Amino acid sequence: MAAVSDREAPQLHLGQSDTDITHRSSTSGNEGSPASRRDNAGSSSPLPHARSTSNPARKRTPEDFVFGRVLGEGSYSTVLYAKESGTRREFAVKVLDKRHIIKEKKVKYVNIEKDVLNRLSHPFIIKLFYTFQDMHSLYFVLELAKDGDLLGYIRKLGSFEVEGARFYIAEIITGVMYLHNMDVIHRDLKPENILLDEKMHVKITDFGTAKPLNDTKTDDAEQARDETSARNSFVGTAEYCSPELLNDRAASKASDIWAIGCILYHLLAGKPPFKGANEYQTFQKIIKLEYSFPDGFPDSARDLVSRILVLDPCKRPTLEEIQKHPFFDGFDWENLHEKPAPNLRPFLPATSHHNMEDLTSDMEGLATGTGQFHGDIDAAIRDPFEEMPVVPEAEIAGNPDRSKKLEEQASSPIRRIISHTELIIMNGTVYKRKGLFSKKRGLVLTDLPRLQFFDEGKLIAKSEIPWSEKLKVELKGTRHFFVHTPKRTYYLEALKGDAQRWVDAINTLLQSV
Ligand SMILES: Nc1ncnc2c1ncn2[C@@H]1O[C@H](COP(=O)(O)OP(=O)(O)OP(=O)(O)O)[C@@H](O)[C@H]1O
Repeated sequence: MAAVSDREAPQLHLGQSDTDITHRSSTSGNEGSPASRRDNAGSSSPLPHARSTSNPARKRTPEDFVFGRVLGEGSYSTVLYAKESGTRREFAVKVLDKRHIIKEKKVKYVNIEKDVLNRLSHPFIIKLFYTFQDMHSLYFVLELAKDGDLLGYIRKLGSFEVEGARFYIAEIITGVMYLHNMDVIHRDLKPENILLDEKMHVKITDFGTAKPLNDTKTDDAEQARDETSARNSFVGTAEYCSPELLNDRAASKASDIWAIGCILYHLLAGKPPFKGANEYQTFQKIIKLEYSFPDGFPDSARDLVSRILVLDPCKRPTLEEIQKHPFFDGFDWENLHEKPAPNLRPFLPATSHHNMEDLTSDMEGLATGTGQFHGDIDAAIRDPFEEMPVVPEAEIAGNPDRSKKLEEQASSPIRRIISHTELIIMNGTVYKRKGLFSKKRGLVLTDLPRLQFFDEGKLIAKSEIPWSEKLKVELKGTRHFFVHTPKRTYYLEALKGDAQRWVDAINTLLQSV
């Protein structure tokens, strides 16, 4: 990677500091841009480096770092793992393509991100160490958050047990309290922007849409334009956006508090409180305050969330009031960053004990996702494909007469969603649980191998459990089994009580492929 000095970067006007940029013109080519470097970084092959130093004051260049894998992609950036050559210190380097930023009119937000981060220093806020640029890119050298983001853990576990949810929301509150004391509103708090370091402590990131409250440079008209454009160019997720931002285009500290309420709900329930089929529907739900709590949502958390999620921002509790809420009774707020993070466990009130009666009724209560079970249980558990031949497990690993079996299965209604070349090993009806919500689905296992969910009523294919040699299956009693994949655990309840058969069939396939 050829670095050039600031003087050689023709398309951007540079201010005092190295990424203080204002739009002048954009005529550069694409060689050397983050996009063209992605392959190199993605394959973990180190980029050449020339210099090494441990002098913190000296201005860095890309040559001071050995770049590794891609850690993540944002709308305007690629974030790469990097090691500083001399010190061997590890960083996350956010590489922004200048042309793209100018074209998308995001120069101002890049400067805000840099200016805000430069002002902040707190254990729960990501640190910005250096910024520099070359011909095509801007580089933000950030503290490395090794353990991914909160969304990844919610996806993996479904939801967090109360202890874990309390700990993480407390760290977020502590970080946001610091931000607000520094007169900064984040404006885009969401689980993706809550990174985790190697000790599983919070690092709040993504300050591109942050608002410094004492920003005298921004007049009212400019602010209105900003907020209109923030609204119109909404990228990413809309679910944590506050009603005042949607109605009045005005964000305040209370808007961050709204987002904290949404994150607490999400951590415990497994889904954000406001989620429509599309962005418009999500916004409608937010401005109508249309949300409900699933069964099993802990009482004190329910009380706290419902105090936070109120339409009038003035009526929301302050962060100090939230700290004193009974949800945090007995919680020690001192030196959180020095305390060990709790082991994360999924919040499965119905499966955390092995009393089958309790388990069954709880799970049935969750079947509709509203906490109410409607209709006739017998009808619900009748397997519509019961008569379909199932390949005995003994034959899976051996060499069954596939074409004969395929012929026998040819008339099965499931053939509408499963290719005629795949042998159906087993199928049945399951409750598929995500956090405190649960959906009834058909599940079919084929010898591809494949585990496919389908809607039994409409006979349409739904999602699939990604199969790999890393897949693991765990039996939890007669009705329950968990399928673990690297990114998610699927909590399943077999309505026919044949969890053992599912586990055996999946294990047999795992061993045979
Ligand atoms: N300091 C870091 N340590 C580890 N990974 C990081 C770090 N910063 C960012 N990432 C990864 O890179 C991804 C993109 O980063 P970031 O959200 O800052 O980019 P962005 O362009 O601001 O994104 P957005 O589209 O959300 O505005 C993150 O989701 C995360 O996975």
